[in-house]
Amino acid sequence: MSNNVMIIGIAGGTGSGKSTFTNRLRDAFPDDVAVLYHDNYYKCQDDVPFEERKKVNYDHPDSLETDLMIQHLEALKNGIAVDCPVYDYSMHNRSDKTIHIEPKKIILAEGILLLEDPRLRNMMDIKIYVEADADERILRRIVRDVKERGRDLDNIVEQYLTTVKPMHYLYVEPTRALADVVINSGMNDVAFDVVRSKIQLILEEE
Ligand SMILES: Nc1ncnc2c1ncn2[C@@H]1O[C@H](COP(=O)(O)OP(=O)(O)O)[C@@H](O)[C@H]1O
Ligand SMILES: Nc1ccn([C@@H]2O[C@H](COP(=O)(O)O)[C@@H](O)[C@H]2O)c(=O)n1
Repeated sequence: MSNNVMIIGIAGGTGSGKSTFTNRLRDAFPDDVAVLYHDNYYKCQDDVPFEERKKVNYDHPDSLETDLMIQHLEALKNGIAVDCPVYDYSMHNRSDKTIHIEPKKIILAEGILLLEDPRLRNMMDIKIYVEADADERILRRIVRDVKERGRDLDNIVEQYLTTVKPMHYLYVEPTRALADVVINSGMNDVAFDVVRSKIQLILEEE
């Protein structure tokens, strides 16, 4: 832990419950936690036509501007606020909005490929991997992507089979072995209490 700031990384496959777990922690410590979602750092594709943007492999590390996320984490660690991009899944592009994020003692970083890039991984003081069976993950993703990300079933199935699934086994699942803690589902109350207690301890060390 450097500069008295602790960075907790939360990785895992799509639909595993990463955001659920991350948001529960954020809500438990609203004044002391800042969150950076790796998804907000998908590359800006203003120059790429929509039909082409639909075909991009969004489960490959090259689709993300990880350098910018690293810069933002460094800034937050050094007490400097950042303006984080906001991603629009329905447009497959960054929106024109940003979110202003103030530095906090605890920073949560979340994303499928968070532990894949060694520079990012090495910034994490605690590395968590959220585990869930592939069938449950895809079922959750279908429901979520239709309701929240402007997708249809045919497109979700095609994307899952061509990129999401192969990239998961190539880049995401191998990072499970690099995690400090593997938790079973983002709704696991025992895992939540363990991590919440750890954060509480760190905050009381002040
Ligand atoms: N253990 C669970 N049981 C049932 N639904 C879940 C569970 N964990 C997450 N979900 C739901 O599945 C969807 C995807 O979860 P989310 O946390 O966004 O996953 P991720 O961030 O890993 O893609 C959300 O709608 C969430 O409410
Ligand atoms: N334009 C995009 C960008 C990303 N995705 C998918 O998002 C998934 C990661 O987010 P989770 O909340 O599911 O962890 C990833 O699997 C990408 O395929 C997308 O569909 N479209």
